[in-house]
Amino acid sequence: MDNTAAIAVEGLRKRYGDVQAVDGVSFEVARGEFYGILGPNGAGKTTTLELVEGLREPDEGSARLLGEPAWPRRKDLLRRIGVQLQASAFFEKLTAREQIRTFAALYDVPRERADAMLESVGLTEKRDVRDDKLSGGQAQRLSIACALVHDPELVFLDEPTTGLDPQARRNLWDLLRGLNSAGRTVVLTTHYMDEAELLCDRVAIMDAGRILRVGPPADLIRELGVDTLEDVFLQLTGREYRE
Ligand SMILES: Nc1ncnc2c1ncn2[C@@H]1O[C@H](COP(=O)(O)OP(=O)(O)OP(=O)(O)O)[C@@H](O)[C@H]1O
Repeated sequence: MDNTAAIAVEGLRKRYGDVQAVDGVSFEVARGEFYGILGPNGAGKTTTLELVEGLREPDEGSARLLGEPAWPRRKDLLRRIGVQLQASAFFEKLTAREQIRTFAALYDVPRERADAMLESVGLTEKRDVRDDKLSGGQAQRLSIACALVHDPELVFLDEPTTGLDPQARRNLWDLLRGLNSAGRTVVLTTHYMDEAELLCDRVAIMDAGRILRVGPPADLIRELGVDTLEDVFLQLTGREYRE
């Protein structure tokens, strides 16, 4: 049994020009944990995920995934993780089914499994529709299905439910809970505090490139003496607009 953390992040920093997007971030995610990264617009959530996923090189610090360094990227590690890419990262001019079967083929995953993933995100009826003709929510569900098709041990999702209708949102929650119950580690960012409270074992609240607080939602609510995770969020990050 491998007891190393699913994710171990130490002192990550990333600057874009004048903007210190990530400013010394450290955290650990245990295997099998459901972990949320929360924060206002521009807090550095996406950049943190990209550094942890090995899609960007940090200026400082390091991230380890499943015991291996995230950077430089390594093919054998990529097979073990799933990253929800933006719909713009689709192969051009393929139908939904061709799209997911292409991802499946990259990982030697049988077509039947690709078709089953399409079904699990409710896109079987759209299988012959080209990805640029899918609605925003449908394209997003396709991108999530593509990230999960090779049954990765560790899954990263950046705002997976933004723009989804209530049905798709609930169904995605069920899908992610099912994955997590089967032992997969899930890391997501979200702006929906109800979603984070319901799904996440622990959340990290970020602002201005730093993690302000980490803990199970119920513990944070109790520690701050408030009623909901949204209250925790607003108390820690304030109410003024961000970028
Ligand atoms: N490629 C880039 N080039 C320059 N600046 C960037 C780039 N990506 C992000 N930034 C800046 O870095 C900061 C952090 O952005 P990031 O996208 O990580 O935040 P976020 O928490 O994911 O925000 P949101 O909730 O709005 O998605 C912001 O100030 C943003 O403008």
